Amino acid sequence: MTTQTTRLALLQMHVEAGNPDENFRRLTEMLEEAVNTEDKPDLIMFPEMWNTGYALEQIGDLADTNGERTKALLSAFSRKHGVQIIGGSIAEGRQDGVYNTIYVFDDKGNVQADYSKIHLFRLMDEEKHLQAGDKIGRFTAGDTDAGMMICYDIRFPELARKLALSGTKALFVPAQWPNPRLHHWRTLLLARAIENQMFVIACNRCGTSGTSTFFGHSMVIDPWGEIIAEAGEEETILRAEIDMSLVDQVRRKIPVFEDRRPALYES
Ligand SMILES: NC(=O)CCC(=O)C(=O)O
Repeated sequence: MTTQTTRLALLQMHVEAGNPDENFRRLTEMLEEAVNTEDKPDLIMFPEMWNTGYALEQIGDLADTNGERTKALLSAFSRKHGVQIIGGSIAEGRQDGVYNTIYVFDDKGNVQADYSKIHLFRLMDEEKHLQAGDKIGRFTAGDTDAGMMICYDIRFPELARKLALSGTKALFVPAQWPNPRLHHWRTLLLARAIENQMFVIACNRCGTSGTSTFFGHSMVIDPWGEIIAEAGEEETILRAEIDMSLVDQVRRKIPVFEDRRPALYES
C-alpha cells in the first residue's frame, strides 16, 4: 500500500487586534521557527483574520488592499522554503468592501487558490463590516484534493458534504473561535471529519482581544475521527504528520458515500 505523507505545521498565534504591523512581525517570526527544523513541514497554516484581528470598526482602514502585503510576504516565503502555505485568512480590502479571505500558495510561491468566507458570523458583527464570498473553496494539497472553510463555516455540514462529494479528502479551517464555545469547536470539527471521512485540519488563534478570549485548541483529526494532534491554549506551533491514503481506507471500510440515498433527502 502506498502512503501519501504530509507534514503539517499550524501556527497557533496570538493576534493583536488593530495592529497589522505587529501581527506581520510575529507571523514572520513563527514562520521562520516552523521551517527551522530537520522535519521541515510540507504545508503551513495559520488562523483567521491574523493581520487585523476583529478590529471591525476600523477594518476599512486596516485591511490589506487586494492582499498585496500578505501576498508579498507569503509568496516569497513559500518559494524560498519550498513549502505550501494556507495563509490563514486576512481582512482583504477590495473596491466593494472588506472580505475575510484565504490565499493558498504552492511551494513555488504562486497563488494557487483563494476563498472568502461565505457565512458571516452575526454574533461577532461580521455582517455589519464584511462582505460575504460567493464561491466555495477548493485547492490541491500536494497531490490531494482539499477544501477550505473559515471558522463559522464549520456549522454548515452541507458545505463540507458538498466538498467531500466533489473529491475533497482534507478540509483546512483557519479560525478565531472564542470562549465559551470550546465544546462546539471540538464537536463540530470531529463531526465534519467522521461524517465525511476526511482529514480536518483546523488552526485557531489564542490570547485575548478586548473582552474576548480565544482558547486555541488547534486540531488535526483523521478520517476515522481520531485526534492526531491538539494544541493547548498557549501560542505554539502544532506539528503533525498525516497519511492521505487513510481516507480511501476508511471510505472502503464503511462505504458511506456509496450508501447515500440522496433522492430521499435532497430536493
Ligand atoms: N470567527 C468566527 O466565525 C467565530 C465562529 C464562532 O465562534 C461560532 O461559535 O460559530
